[in-house]
Amino acid sequence: MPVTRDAVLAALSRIALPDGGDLVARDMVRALSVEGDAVRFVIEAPDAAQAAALEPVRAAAQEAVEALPGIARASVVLTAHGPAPKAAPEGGLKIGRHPTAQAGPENPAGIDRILAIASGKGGVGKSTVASNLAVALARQGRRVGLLDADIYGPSQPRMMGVTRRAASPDGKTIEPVVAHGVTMMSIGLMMEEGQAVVWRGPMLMGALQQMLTQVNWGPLDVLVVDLPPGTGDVQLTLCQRTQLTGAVVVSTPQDVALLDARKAIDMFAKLKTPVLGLIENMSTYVCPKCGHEAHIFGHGGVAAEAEKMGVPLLGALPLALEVRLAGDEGRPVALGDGPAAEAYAHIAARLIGGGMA
Ligand SMILES: Nc1ncnc2c1ncn2[C@@H]1O[C@H](COP(=O)(O)OP(=O)(O)OP(=O)(O)O)[C@@H](O)[C@H]1O
Repeated sequence: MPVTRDAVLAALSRIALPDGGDLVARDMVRALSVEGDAVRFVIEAPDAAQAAALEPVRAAAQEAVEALPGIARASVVLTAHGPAPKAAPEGGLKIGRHPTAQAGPENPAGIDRILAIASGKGGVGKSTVASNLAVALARQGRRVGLLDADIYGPSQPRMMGVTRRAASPDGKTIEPVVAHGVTMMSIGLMMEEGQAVVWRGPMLMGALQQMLTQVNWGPLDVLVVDLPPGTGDVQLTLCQRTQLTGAVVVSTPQDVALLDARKAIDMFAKLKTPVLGLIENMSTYVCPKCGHEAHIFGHGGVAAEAEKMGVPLLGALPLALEVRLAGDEGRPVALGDGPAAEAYAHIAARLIGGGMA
């Protein structure tokens, strides 16, 4: 009978570590594969010094696995990982871990649609669009979640005016925070203020997975995900692990931003994620004193790009002081009734009308 992963893990859980616990309980086994009579895995120590001291443990692990009936050889490698920052969860849940196996792309239970808000370049207003769109959708009666997946630079707590930390009373699930009618979760709500996230790709992917699956999102019509800028691990994980309804790409009309937006669109095409449309942010600036209209970042670039790509232009949002002030105050401009709020209401209605939100 072929040996199972569980049998290998059971053997490894009997290998005691010098400073207490065992390899499995201390979550140090990575990339375990069982192929016929061969087993491979990595023992990941917290740092290089501890890895060196664990050589006898590695040898014992290899011997224990090779002693299992049906196993001819075990290849066991020791590696070191830099220390992960300590998240500061309330209730003992730690955010940031390696991703766990998943059968295929699936959405967390109760979430009907997932909309990713993406940009090629940083600073074009992606987080501003995500928070305002979430609020505009909620104002139109949708049950909306907002997941801040910009793990290195979470800005949703500030933009949504949330200072309360997320709690995990049972140490297993996280209670999200509700702000302006939107259920929200951000890694910023789990970390101490001023604490930096210094994780490698796998830890990021694990943290994103936790924020999708361990948060009590409740039933949602749509989960809006504020992605980090660019085309990295978080984008890849989200596209591969969930059934995304689609992505909305935000850009300014400036050439350099458009160039990067094109790369983001290309990434989504490669990952077979539909691009639902482009949003031109900081489109025009109307001087509040004289009414003169200026195109600070250029004009029409995003519309032309959308046409070229064959995707809809969902809207053009003005560059306006009230948008920036509202974001800084934690009361997204879409909560009000000025021209920017109207523009967001229009985009939200369009997404709802198209069955996308
Ligand atoms: N239409 C707008 N009018 C005025 N200010 C804006 C507008 N859109 C965004 N801003 C401001 O520009 C700054 C950057 O916006 P935001 O953080 O949303 O960009 P981002 O693309 O998410 O950036 P990052 O990629 O760094 O997270 C913020 O201070 C925000 O308030």
